[in-house]
Amino acid sequence: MTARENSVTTNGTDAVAAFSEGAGASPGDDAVGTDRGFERERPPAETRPDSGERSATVDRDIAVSVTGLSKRFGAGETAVTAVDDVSVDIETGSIVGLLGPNGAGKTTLIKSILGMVVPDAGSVRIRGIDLRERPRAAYSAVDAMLEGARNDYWRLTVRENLRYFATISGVDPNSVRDRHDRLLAQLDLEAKADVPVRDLSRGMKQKVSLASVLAGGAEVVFLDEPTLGLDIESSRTLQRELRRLAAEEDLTVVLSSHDMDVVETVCDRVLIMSDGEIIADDTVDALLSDTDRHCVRITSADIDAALVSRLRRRFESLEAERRDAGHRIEVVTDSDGLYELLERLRDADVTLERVRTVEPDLEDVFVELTSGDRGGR
Ligand SMILES: Nc1ncnc2c1ncn2[C@@H]1O[C@H](COP(=O)(O)OP(=O)(O)OP(=O)(O)O)[C@@H](O)[C@H]1O
Repeated sequence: MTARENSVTTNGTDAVAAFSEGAGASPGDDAVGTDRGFERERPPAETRPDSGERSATVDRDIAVSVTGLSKRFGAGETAVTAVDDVSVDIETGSIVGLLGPNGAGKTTLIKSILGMVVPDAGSVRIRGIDLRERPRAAYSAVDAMLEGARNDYWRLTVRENLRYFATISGVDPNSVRDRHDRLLAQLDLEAKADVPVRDLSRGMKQKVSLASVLAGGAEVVFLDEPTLGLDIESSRTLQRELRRLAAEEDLTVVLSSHDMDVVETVCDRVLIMSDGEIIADDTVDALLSDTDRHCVRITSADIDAALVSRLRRRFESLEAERRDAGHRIEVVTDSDGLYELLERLRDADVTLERVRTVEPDLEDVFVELTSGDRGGR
Protein backbone atom coordinates (compact mmCIF):
# COMPACT_ATOMS: atom_id res chain seq x y z
CA MET A 1 0.00 0.00 0.00
CA THR A 2 1.30 3.42 -0.80
CA ALA A 3 1.09 6.78 0.89
CA ARG A 4 -1.82 8.85 -0.32
CA GLU A 5 -1.13 12.44 0.34
CA ASN A 6 -3.40 13.69 -2.44
CA SER A 7 -6.00 11.00 -2.59
CA VAL A 8 -8.98 13.34 -2.36
CA THR A 9 -7.84 15.48 -5.26
CA THR A 10 -6.67 12.71 -7.51
CA ASN A 11 -9.74 10.61 -7.02
CA GLY A 12 -12.24 13.37 -7.20
CA THR A 13 -12.68 13.48 -10.93
CA ASP A 14 -14.51 10.18 -11.31
CA ALA A 15 -17.12 11.39 -8.89
CA VAL A 16 -17.90 14.72 -10.55
CA ALA A 17 -21.04 13.55 -12.27
CA ALA A 18 -22.63 12.29 -9.14
CA PHE A 19 -21.61 14.80 -6.50
CA SER A 20 -23.41 17.87 -7.74
CA GLU A 21 -27.11 18.55 -8.09
CA GLY A 22 -26.44 20.55 -11.22
CA ALA A 23 -24.15 23.20 -9.77
CA GLY A 24 -21.53 24.36 -12.22
CA ALA A 25 -18.46 24.03 -10.07
CA SER A 26 -16.26 21.01 -10.40
CA PRO A 27 -14.08 19.66 -7.64
CA GLY A 28 -11.30 19.26 -10.14
CA ASP A 29 -11.14 22.95 -11.04
CA ASP A 30 -10.55 24.25 -7.58
CA ALA A 31 -7.56 23.98 -5.32
CA VAL A 32 -8.51 22.68 -1.93
CA GLY A 33 -8.57 25.07 1.00
CA THR A 34 -5.23 25.17 2.73
CA ASP A 35 -5.25 27.89 5.34
CA ARG A 36 -6.78 26.14 8.26
CA GLY A 37 -4.34 23.42 9.05
CA PHE A 38 -6.67 20.54 8.41
CA GLU A 39 -6.48 17.64 6.08
CA ARG A 40 -9.18 15.24 5.18
CA GLU A 41 -7.85 11.84 4.24
CA ARG A 42 -9.41 8.89 2.53
CA PRO A 43 -8.20 5.38 1.93
CA PRO A 44 -6.09 4.96 -1.22
CA ALA A 45 -7.94 4.75 -4.52
CA GLU A 46 -7.14 1.09 -4.97
CA THR A 47 -8.70 0.34 -1.62
CA ARG A 48 -12.06 1.98 -2.18
CA PRO A 49 -15.00 -0.38 -1.96
CA ASP A 50 -16.93 -1.80 -4.77
CA SER A 51 -20.55 -1.56 -3.78
CA GLY A 52 -20.66 -5.34 -3.32
CA GLU A 53 -17.82 -5.32 -0.82
CA ARG A 54 -19.81 -3.31 1.71
CA SER A 55 -21.77 -6.40 2.48
CA ALA A 56 -18.63 -8.40 3.28
CA THR A 57 -18.68 -10.36 6.54
CA VAL A 58 -17.62 -8.04 9.30
CA ASP A 59 -16.75 -8.24 12.96
CA ARG A 60 -19.53 -6.27 14.65
CA ASP A 61 -17.92 -6.00 18.07
CA ILE A 62 -14.39 -4.92 17.30
CA ALA A 63 -14.10 -2.04 14.84
CA VAL A 64 -10.32 -1.86 14.74
CA SER A 65 -7.85 -4.50 15.89
CA VAL A 66 -4.12 -3.79 15.85
CA THR A 67 -1.68 -6.62 16.65
CA GLY A 68 2.06 -6.24 17.23
CA LEU A 69 2.39 -3.13 15.11
CA SER A 70 5.88 -1.64 14.89
CA LYS A 71 7.35 1.12 12.76
CA ARG A 72 10.93 2.32 12.75
CA PHE A 73 12.18 5.29 10.76
CA GLY A 74 15.79 5.56 9.60
CA ALA A 75 18.67 3.23 10.37
CA GLY A 76 21.66 2.91 12.64
CA GLU A 77 22.21 5.29 15.51
CA THR A 78 19.70 7.83 14.27
CA ALA A 79 16.88 5.29 13.89
CA VAL A 80 13.64 6.19 15.61
CA THR A 81 11.15 3.59 16.81
CA ALA A 82 7.94 5.52 16.31
CA VAL A 83 5.59 2.64 17.17
CA ASP A 84 6.86 -0.24 19.26
CA ASP A 85 4.89 -3.50 19.21
CA VAL A 86 1.48 -1.96 19.78
CA SER A 87 -1.60 -4.16 20.13
CA VAL A 88 -5.05 -2.74 20.79
CA ASP A 89 -8.70 -3.52 20.07
CA ILE A 90 -11.23 -0.73 19.62
CA GLU A 91 -14.86 -1.62 20.19
CA THR A 92 -17.60 -0.70 17.76
CA GLY A 93 -19.52 2.40 18.84
CA SER A 94 -16.83 3.59 21.24
CA ILE A 95 -15.00 6.90 21.28
CA VAL A 96 -11.36 6.35 22.07
CA GLY A 97 -8.96 9.17 22.86
CA LEU A 98 -5.37 8.79 21.73
CA LEU A 99 -3.05 10.96 23.80
CA GLY A 100 0.67 11.36 24.08
CA PRO A 101 3.41 13.95 24.14
CA ASN A 102 4.87 15.25 20.88
CA GLY A 103 6.71 12.46 19.11
CA ALA A 104 5.02 9.68 21.11
CA GLY A 105 3.95 7.88 17.93
CA LYS A 106 0.24 8.75 17.70
CA THR A 107 0.32 9.96 14.08
CA THR A 108 2.46 7.04 12.94
CA LEU A 109 0.06 4.58 14.58
CA ILE A 110 -2.98 6.20 12.97
CA LYS A 111 -1.28 6.46 9.57
CA SER A 112 -0.28 2.80 9.80
CA ILE A 113 -3.90 1.84 10.47
CA LEU A 114 -5.00 3.99 7.54
CA GLY A 115 -2.44 2.48 5.19
CA MET A 116 -0.56 5.75 4.76
CA VAL A 117 2.54 4.34 6.45
CA VAL A 118 3.70 0.77 5.87
CA PRO A 119 4.55 -0.80 9.24
CA ASP A 120 7.62 -3.01 9.67
CA ALA A 121 5.65 -5.59 11.61
CA GLY A 122 2.16 -6.33 12.82
CA SER A 123 -1.29 -6.46 11.37
CA VAL A 124 -4.45 -4.37 11.32
CA ARG A 125 -7.97 -5.67 11.02
CA ILE A 126 -10.91 -3.38 10.48
CA ARG A 127 -14.26 -4.91 11.36
CA GLY A 128 -12.54 -8.26 11.30
CA ILE A 129 -11.07 -7.82 7.83
CA ASP A 130 -7.29 -7.95 7.43
CA LEU A 131 -5.99 -4.84 5.70
CA ARG A 132 -3.37 -6.68 3.71
CA GLU A 133 -5.72 -9.38 2.52
CA ARG A 134 -8.75 -7.30 1.53
CA PRO A 135 -7.91 -3.61 1.75
CA ARG A 136 -10.98 -2.43 -0.17
CA ALA A 137 -13.38 -4.22 2.10
CA ALA A 138 -11.45 -3.22 5.22
CA TYR A 139 -11.51 0.46 4.31
CA SER A 140 -15.04 0.50 2.98
CA ALA A 141 -16.43 2.20 6.08
CA VAL A 142 -13.38 4.15 7.26
CA ASP A 143 -12.69 7.85 6.97
CA ALA A 144 -10.31 10.29 8.61
CA MET A 145 -9.62 13.94 9.20
CA LEU A 146 -5.93 14.48 9.84
CA GLU A 147 -3.95 17.58 10.53
CA GLY A 148 -2.47 18.90 7.35
CA ALA A 149 -2.84 21.37 4.57
CA ARG A 150 -5.92 20.28 2.79
CA ASN A 151 -9.62 20.49 3.26
CA ASP A 152 -12.94 20.72 1.55
CA TYR A 153 -13.53 22.21 -1.87
CA TRP A 154 -13.87 25.89 -1.28
CA ARG A 155 -15.80 26.84 -4.40
CA LEU A 156 -18.44 24.24 -3.68
CA THR A 157 -21.22 24.93 -1.25
CA VAL A 158 -21.43 23.13 2.06
CA ARG A 159 -24.07 20.70 0.81
CA GLU A 160 -22.19 20.07 -2.44
CA ASN A 161 -19.14 19.11 -0.41
CA LEU A 162 -21.17 16.60 1.57
CA ARG A 163 -22.58 15.13 -1.63
CA TYR A 164 -19.14 15.00 -3.19
CA PHE A 165 -17.52 13.20 -0.28
CA ALA A 166 -20.45 10.79 0.00
CA THR A 167 -19.96 9.99 -3.69
CA ILE A 168 -16.26 9.25 -3.42
CA SER A 169 -17.07 6.99 -0.47
CA GLY A 170 -19.02 4.90 -2.92
CA VAL A 171 -22.42 6.06 -1.67
CA ASP A 172 -25.22 7.52 -3.79
CA PRO A 173 -25.56 11.02 -2.30
CA ASN A 174 -29.33 10.99 -2.79
CA SER A 175 -29.58 7.96 -0.52
CA VAL A 176 -27.92 9.80 2.38
CA ARG A 177 -29.71 13.12 2.03
CA ASP A 178 -31.41 12.67 5.41
CA ARG A 179 -28.07 12.07 7.03
CA HIS A 180 -26.72 15.26 5.44
CA ASP A 181 -29.75 17.25 6.64
CA ARG A 182 -29.21 15.98 10.14
CA LEU A 183 -25.48 16.72 10.06
CA LEU A 184 -26.17 20.25 8.85
CA ALA A 185 -28.76 20.75 11.59
CA GLN A 186 -26.66 19.25 14.37
CA LEU A 187 -23.62 21.28 13.43
CA ASP A 188 -25.61 24.52 13.03
CA LEU A 189 -24.78 24.69 9.34
CA GLU A 190 -28.31 24.67 7.92
CA ALA A 191 -28.32 28.38 7.17
CA LYS A 192 -24.98 27.99 5.36
CA ALA A 193 -25.90 24.88 3.34
CA ASP A 194 -25.86 26.74 0.04
CA VAL A 195 -22.91 29.00 0.80
CA PRO A 196 -19.51 28.25 -0.80
CA VAL A 197 -17.12 26.96 1.84
CA ARG A 198 -14.59 29.73 1.08
CA ASP A 199 -17.07 32.29 2.48
CA LEU A 200 -17.33 30.60 5.87
CA SER A 201 -15.45 31.38 9.07
CA ARG A 202 -12.60 29.12 10.15
CA GLY A 203 -14.72 27.38 12.77
CA MET A 204 -17.51 26.75 10.26
CA LYS A 205 -15.03 25.35 7.75
CA GLN A 206 -13.89 22.96 10.43
CA LYS A 207 -17.43 21.83 11.04
CA VAL A 208 -17.90 21.30 7.28
CA SER A 209 -14.73 19.23 7.31
CA LEU A 210 -16.12 16.99 10.04
CA ALA A 211 -19.50 16.78 8.32
CA SER A 212 -17.70 15.76 5.10
CA VAL A 213 -15.92 12.94 6.94
CA LEU A 214 -19.30 11.69 8.17
CA ALA A 215 -21.18 12.40 4.93
CA GLY A 216 -20.68 9.01 3.32
CA GLY A 217 -21.84 6.97 6.28
CA ALA A 218 -18.40 6.05 7.59
CA GLU A 219 -18.60 3.63 10.50
CA VAL A 220 -15.07 4.20 11.78
CA VAL A 221 -13.52 7.67 11.78
CA PHE A 222 -10.13 8.94 12.86
CA LEU A 223 -10.14 12.57 13.91
CA ASP A 224 -6.99 14.52 14.67
CA GLU A 225 -7.61 17.61 16.84
CA PRO A 226 -11.24 17.96 15.67
CA THR A 227 -11.98 20.90 17.97
CA LEU A 228 -8.82 22.90 17.30
CA GLY A 229 -9.71 26.52 16.66
CA LEU A 230 -13.42 26.12 17.37
CA ASP A 231 -15.21 28.50 19.74
CA ILE A 232 -16.58 26.96 22.92
CA GLU A 233 -20.12 26.67 21.61
CA SER A 234 -19.06 25.00 18.36
CA SER A 235 -16.70 22.68 20.20
CA ARG A 236 -19.51 21.58 22.52
CA THR A 237 -21.89 21.08 19.60
CA LEU A 238 -19.34 18.94 17.86
CA GLN A 239 -18.67 16.89 20.99
CA ARG A 240 -22.41 16.33 21.47
CA GLU A 241 -22.77 15.21 17.88
CA LEU A 242 -19.90 12.74 18.18
CA ARG A 243 -21.48 11.28 21.31
CA ARG A 244 -24.85 11.04 19.59
CA LEU A 245 -23.39 9.34 16.51
CA ALA A 246 -21.53 6.83 18.70
CA ALA A 247 -24.55 6.10 20.90
CA GLU A 248 -27.28 6.07 18.25
CA GLU A 249 -25.47 5.04 15.08
CA ASP A 250 -22.63 2.92 16.46
CA LEU A 251 -20.03 5.25 14.99
CA THR A 252 -16.55 4.32 16.19
CA VAL A 253 -14.27 7.30 16.75
CA VAL A 254 -10.54 7.42 17.38
CA LEU A 255 -9.82 10.93 18.46
CA SER A 256 -6.36 12.38 18.88
CA SER A 257 -6.23 15.68 20.73
CA HIS A 258 -4.08 17.73 23.05
CA ASP A 259 -7.24 19.22 24.56
CA MET A 260 -7.69 17.15 27.71
CA ASP A 261 -11.09 18.64 28.49
CA VAL A 262 -12.45 17.42 25.17
CA VAL A 263 -10.98 13.96 25.68
CA GLU A 264 -12.28 13.81 29.26
CA THR A 265 -15.76 14.84 28.15
CA VAL A 266 -16.23 12.85 24.99
CA CYS A 267 -14.14 9.68 25.22
CA ASP A 268 -15.24 6.33 26.67
CA ARG A 269 -11.69 5.18 26.83
CA VAL A 270 -8.24 6.74 26.67
CA LEU A 271 -5.01 5.34 25.25
CA ILE A 272 -1.88 7.17 26.31
CA MET A 273 1.22 6.66 24.17
CA SER A 274 4.79 7.37 25.14
CA ASP A 275 7.95 6.45 23.28
CA GLY A 276 5.99 4.40 20.76
CA GLU A 277 4.18 2.28 23.35
CA ILE A 278 0.72 2.39 24.87
CA ILE A 279 1.46 3.05 28.53
CA ALA A 280 -2.14 3.47 29.71
CA ASP A 281 -5.42 2.11 28.39
CA ASP A 282 -8.52 2.64 30.50
CA THR A 283 -11.70 4.62 30.98
CA VAL A 284 -11.35 8.25 32.04
CA ASP A 285 -12.90 7.43 35.43
CA ALA A 286 -10.50 4.56 36.06
CA LEU A 287 -7.50 6.65 35.09
CA LEU A 288 -8.64 9.43 37.42
CA SER A 289 -9.27 7.11 40.34
CA ASP A 290 -5.99 5.23 39.84
CA THR A 291 -3.83 8.30 39.92
CA ASP A 292 -1.76 8.98 43.00
CA ARG A 293 -1.42 12.63 42.24
CA HIS A 294 -2.73 15.26 44.59
CA CYS A 295 -2.81 19.00 44.38
CA VAL A 296 -3.03 20.72 47.76
CA ARG A 297 -3.31 24.44 48.57
CA ILE A 298 -2.36 25.53 52.07
CA THR A 299 -2.65 29.02 53.50
CA SER A 300 -1.02 30.06 56.76
CA ALA A 301 0.36 33.21 58.36
CA ASP A 302 3.15 30.98 59.75
CA ILE A 303 4.59 30.11 56.31
CA ASP A 304 7.42 32.59 55.83
CA ALA A 305 9.81 33.08 52.89
CA ALA A 306 12.54 30.93 54.47
CA LEU A 307 10.16 27.99 54.89
CA VAL A 308 8.91 28.44 51.33
CA SER A 309 12.43 28.14 49.95
CA ARG A 310 13.19 25.08 52.12
CA LEU A 311 10.01 23.39 50.92
CA ARG A 312 10.76 24.28 47.33
CA ARG A 313 14.02 22.33 47.51
CA ARG A 314 11.98 19.21 48.27
CA PHE A 315 8.83 19.93 46.21
CA GLU A 316 9.80 21.14 42.74
CA SER A 317 6.20 21.85 41.82
CA LEU A 318 5.66 24.24 44.74
CA GLU A 319 4.14 27.59 43.88
CA ALA A 320 3.87 30.29 46.52
CA GLU A 321 1.83 33.46 46.77
CA ARG A 322 2.58 36.07 49.41
CA ARG A 323 -0.43 36.99 51.57
CA ASP A 324 -0.90 39.93 53.98
CA ALA A 325 0.50 37.60 56.58
CA GLY A 326 2.42 34.50 55.51
CA HIS A 327 1.91 32.63 52.23
CA ARG A 328 -0.41 30.43 50.31
CA ILE A 329 1.44 27.46 48.81
CA GLU A 330 0.30 24.97 46.20
CA VAL A 331 2.01 21.61 45.77
CA VAL A 332 1.33 18.77 43.35
CA THR A 333 2.65 15.51 44.74
CA ASP A 334 1.87 11.85 45.45
CA SER A 335 0.46 10.46 48.73
CA ASP A 336 3.89 10.04 50.34
CA GLY A 337 4.81 13.59 49.36
CA LEU A 338 1.57 14.87 50.82
CA TYR A 339 2.25 13.26 54.20
CA GLU A 340 5.80 14.55 54.14
CA LEU A 341 4.61 18.08 53.40
CA LEU A 342 2.16 18.05 56.29
CA GLU A 343 4.84 16.64 58.59
CA ARG A 344 7.31 19.36 57.63
CA LEU A 345 4.70 22.03 58.26
CA ARG A 346 3.94 20.53 61.65
CA ASP A 347 7.66 20.37 62.53
CA ALA A 348 7.88 24.05 61.61
CA ASP A 349 4.98 24.82 64.01
CA VAL A 350 2.77 26.03 61.21
CA THR A 351 -0.90 26.43 62.07
CA LEU A 352 -2.91 25.60 58.96
CA GLU A 353 -5.57 28.22 58.32
CA ARG A 354 -6.91 26.80 55.14
CA VAL A 355 -6.26 23.52 53.34
CA ARG A 356 -7.82 22.79 50.00
CA THR A 357 -7.25 19.73 47.83
CA VAL A 358 -8.01 19.90 44.15
CA GLU A 359 -9.28 16.77 42.41
CA PRO A 360 -6.88 15.54 39.71
CA ASP A 361 -8.03 15.87 36.13
CA LEU A 362 -6.96 14.02 32.99
CA GLU A 363 -4.15 16.49 32.44
CA ASP A 364 -2.68 15.59 35.85
CA VAL A 365 -2.89 11.89 34.98
CA PHE A 366 -1.28 12.56 31.62
CA VAL A 367 1.61 14.48 33.18
CA GLU A 368 2.09 11.83 35.84
CA LEU A 369 2.28 9.04 33.28
CA THR A 370 4.36 10.77 30.64
CA SER A 371 6.66 13.04 32.61
CA GLY A 372 9.66 10.82 31.79
CA ASP A 373 8.92 11.01 28.04
CA ARG A 374 11.59 12.66 25.94
CA GLY A 375 9.58 12.60 22.75
CA GLY A 376 10.68 9.70 20.61
CA ARG A 377 13.92 7.79 20.90
N1 LIG B 1 8.53 10.17 8.12
C1 LIG B 1 9.31 10.13 9.21
N2 LIG B 1 10.64 10.02 9.10
C2 LIG B 1 11.45 9.95 10.19
N3 LIG B 1 10.98 10.02 11.46
C3 LIG B 1 9.66 10.13 11.62
C4 LIG B 1 8.76 10.21 10.53
N4 LIG B 1 7.49 10.33 11.01
C5 LIG B 1 7.60 10.35 12.35
N5 LIG B 1 8.89 10.23 12.71
C6 LIG B 1 9.40 10.17 14.09
O1 LIG B 1 8.68 9.18 14.79
C7 LIG B 1 8.39 9.59 16.12
C8 LIG B 1 6.89 9.57 16.32
O2 LIG B 1 6.32 10.61 15.53
P1 LIG B 1 4.75 10.84 15.41
O3 LIG B 1 4.53 11.95 14.45
O4 LIG B 1 4.09 9.55 15.14
O5 LIG B 1 4.40 11.32 16.90
P2 LIG B 1 3.08 12.05 17.44
O6 LIG B 1 2.78 11.40 18.75
O7 LIG B 1 2.03 12.07 16.42
O8 LIG B 1 3.61 13.53 17.72
P3 LIG B 1 2.82 14.96 17.65
O9 LIG B 1 1.94 15.03 18.87
O10 LIG B 1 3.97 15.92 17.74
O11 LIG B 1 2.10 15.03 16.36
C9 LIG B 1 9.03 10.96 16.28
O12 LIG B 1 10.30 10.81 16.87
C10 LIG B 1 9.16 11.46 14.86
O13 LIG B 1 10.24 12.34 14.74
